[in-house]
Amino acid sequence: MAGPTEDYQDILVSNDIKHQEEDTTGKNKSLEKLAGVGGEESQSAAAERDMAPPAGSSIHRSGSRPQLDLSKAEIQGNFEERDPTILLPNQSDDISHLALDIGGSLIKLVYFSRHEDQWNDDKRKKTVKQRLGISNGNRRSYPVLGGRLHFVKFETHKINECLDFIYSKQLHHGGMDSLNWGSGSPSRDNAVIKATGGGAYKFTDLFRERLGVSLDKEDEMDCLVAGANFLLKAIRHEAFTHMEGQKEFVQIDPNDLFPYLLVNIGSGVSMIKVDGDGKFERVSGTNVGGGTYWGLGRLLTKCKSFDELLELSQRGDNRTIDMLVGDIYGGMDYSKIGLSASTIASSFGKTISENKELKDYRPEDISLSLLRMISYNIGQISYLNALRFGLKRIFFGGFFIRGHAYTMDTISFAVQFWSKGEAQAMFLRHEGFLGALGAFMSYEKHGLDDLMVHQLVERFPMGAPYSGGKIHGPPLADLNAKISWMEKFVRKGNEITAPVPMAKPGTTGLGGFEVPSSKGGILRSDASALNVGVLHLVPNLEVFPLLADPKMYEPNTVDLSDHGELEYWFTVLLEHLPDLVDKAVASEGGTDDAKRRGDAFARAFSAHLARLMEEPAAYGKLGLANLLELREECLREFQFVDAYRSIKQRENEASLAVLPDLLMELDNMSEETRLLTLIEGVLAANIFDWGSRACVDLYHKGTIIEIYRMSRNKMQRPWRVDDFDAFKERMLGSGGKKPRPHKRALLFVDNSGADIVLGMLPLARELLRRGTEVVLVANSLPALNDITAMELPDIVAEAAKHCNILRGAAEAGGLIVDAMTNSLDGSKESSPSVPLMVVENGCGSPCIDLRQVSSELAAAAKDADLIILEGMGRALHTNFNARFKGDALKLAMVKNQRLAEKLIKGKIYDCVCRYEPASTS
Ligand SMILES: CC(C)(COP(=O)(O)O)[C@@H](O)C(=O)NCCC(=O)O
Ligand SMILES: [Mn+2]
Repeated sequence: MAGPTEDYQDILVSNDIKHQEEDTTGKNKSLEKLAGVGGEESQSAAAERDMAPPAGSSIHRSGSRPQLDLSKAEIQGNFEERDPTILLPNQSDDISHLALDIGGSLIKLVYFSRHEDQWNDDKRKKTVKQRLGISNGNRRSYPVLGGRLHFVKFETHKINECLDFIYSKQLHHGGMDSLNWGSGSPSRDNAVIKATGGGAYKFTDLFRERLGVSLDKEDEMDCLVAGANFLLKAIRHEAFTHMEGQKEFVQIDPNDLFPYLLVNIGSGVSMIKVDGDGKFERVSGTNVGGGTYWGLGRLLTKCKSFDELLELSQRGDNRTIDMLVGDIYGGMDYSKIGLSASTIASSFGKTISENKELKDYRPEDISLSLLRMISYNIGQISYLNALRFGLKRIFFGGFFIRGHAYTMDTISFAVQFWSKGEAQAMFLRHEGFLGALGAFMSYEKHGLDDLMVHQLVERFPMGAPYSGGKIHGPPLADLNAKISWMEKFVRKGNEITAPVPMAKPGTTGLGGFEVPSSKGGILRSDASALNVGVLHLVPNLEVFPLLADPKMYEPNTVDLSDHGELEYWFTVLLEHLPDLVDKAVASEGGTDDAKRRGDAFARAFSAHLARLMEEPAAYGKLGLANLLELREECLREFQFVDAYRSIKQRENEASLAVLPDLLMELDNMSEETRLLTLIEGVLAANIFDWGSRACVDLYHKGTIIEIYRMSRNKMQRPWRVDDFDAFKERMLGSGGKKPRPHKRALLFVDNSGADIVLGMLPLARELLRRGTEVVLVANSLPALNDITAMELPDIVAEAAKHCNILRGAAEAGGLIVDAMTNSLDGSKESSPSVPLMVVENGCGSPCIDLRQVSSELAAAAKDADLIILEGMGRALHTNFNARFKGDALKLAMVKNQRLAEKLIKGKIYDCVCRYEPASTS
């Protein structure tokens, strides 16, 4: 029950299978190497949350969606147009919006850097857009340009560092109100920056003196609410619950968000009932908050910082300080009223009954008692206020929480205990940035307020895993600075100083928590850093309209919350790294510079893996697709634009050379045999996958055409998942009844070379022959050896030289812009052909998340009734379980032993041909 038969596997891959099988345990030594990368000392190095690419680098910046710069500023096209494209001069990260929340202890910065998609100018793309009827007419009049939201913080007493940072990034010249749209250049005078928090008043003069800017003050409550509303509506994995050490993301329906209680725990605590955008009331608060913990804690323990105090609590035992129910009841529970012996009856209560001085108590125990007392109290008061107004959901924010597991668990426990499970405490990943975000939202006309979830893509911050999200010294301005920083970071050879929440506390049922168990004894020095990535704003992303149930859609098939699974895939990626670096360096000419970048890339990627291994949910919910995407992003971060470029070219050429013979062969077959041969061809050619270790080993043993031939010859039905007969019936009918052909097919193509040329193109040709319009959907940016939308037209044009059907269709679809005048047989084509088109999918990963696809693809999907997903990444790792409104065919060869076992109870090189008629639900 396989694709290629056993003997083929024996010839080519017997060793590989063995190797692969050994891996399925998920154990591997190379994981241990991960721990060695990092450096506490690196904190002192220059770092920033998002190490931006150098100014002036024009294409393929970090991020898998196209985030492209333009160099000249002007309003493009007609000034009367509703949605004009605004191009800025020498566009780089230095033209930004900036907003500040200047609190008593921390300054939070949110800034936005913009990008524009240079492909808007592409001639072919314009033709496709016309054909698909895409216009700008329905868009907002103040367009949101693609860009990124960055989150940065500084300690308030180091305000000069903050000012240096703003200055070095020239953020103070980028305020929306200071932009001169006509010239496209930022005005240098009278710049105004939105700011909230007490410091907006206190530091007005300092900002004017140092940066020449005025601070435009925004109300703190307004900002908190606006920030929270934006996050809850626009960020998919923003809210989470935290119970007994378990973090679980909560999907918030933006249409069912209100009312809720927002509890902001800063120095003091505000409780705000939020009923809508700008509709809120501060219903309560408490003066016992973060300032109380820090103030009392400092007096009682002599700690020098909030984080030090928090770190102390990690090793504390509050039973020496707190009076427990058991202390009063002789070790017994007071079960009649539901109190266990370990419940705190009175915080600090034990200290009254003993003849001890402050010095006789451990600072660790004092800190823990204080933390429990304050967190529990806030949780309880919050619940009582939620009860007062009948609110079920309580969101907690503010810098007191700091992603600290024990604090969140204590608050959650209090809410759950008092509400008897009726109310739920939820936390926000951007907890500390609510105010700054709200101030940012208050800029008029930036158009960000109505951004939707699918238009925001969270990216892994490059700097944060190493710097802990803190800024030290000037920002990393260019690639060189980034690489030097990486080298320095590695030389130190210390542990990664990423913010990692503390270990899971144990509980003792009703009565509350036991002492938190500590992981390694210390809280990471960056506990206050936030686990947030850079938010990439891509306004032209949309939800794929043919998803049967977008709300239930989950792209990832492999669940990495299973630790064994996580470890296995981390190992696979790590082991693939040396080969990938070789390819990447070679793709850039193997120069010393490329080697240096390759080394830095490997360090950065390993560090990210280590970071995620420690806390998989650090950047939101983690699936296998995210990991594979991260690798591509890291490559781009170090300016490896297309690591497999020459391999792709070589394979394309080799495959195009044998295409005419294949087409001739196919044309001599009956319809039924041809359809089967075509599907076999797609499955066989999917063996060209430079992301699979087993396949890469295989390529050392034969030429591409040899491997393709063998793979095709050895195809044997039934495949492990084999719905071919059902697909055939839909295509060809049965009992002499000819079914209506599909109107339009979307073919999500995968790899270059044989995969596209000998697999998917012949299948596309068959559909065209039957009168079905075909849209080839390819990556926007390179990923492994996947074909991109930019590369496809040339390949189609080349193939069209050997085939009238492809040529006519490509001309009709605008793929061959300079149409050939003569057809192959010398006659002029008279009737217009069914079109063959190419659209980019909006991503640069081997997988695809259909919640965020390009607007072109969304438009193309409008009339489509057949979706063909090809390859392991798009059809198995993601979308294997996706249901569609149109007929769906999922085709892939499984080139990984473990996945074959888990997903289809098969083995490596088995094939999947899954056909699912349109979902009616
Ligand atoms: C990266 C891939 C998803 C690409 O597969 P494709 O979509 O090209 O069929 C796949 O090669 C993969 O899962 N590789 C990692 C597993 C391995 O090396 O076995
Ligand atoms: Mn691929």
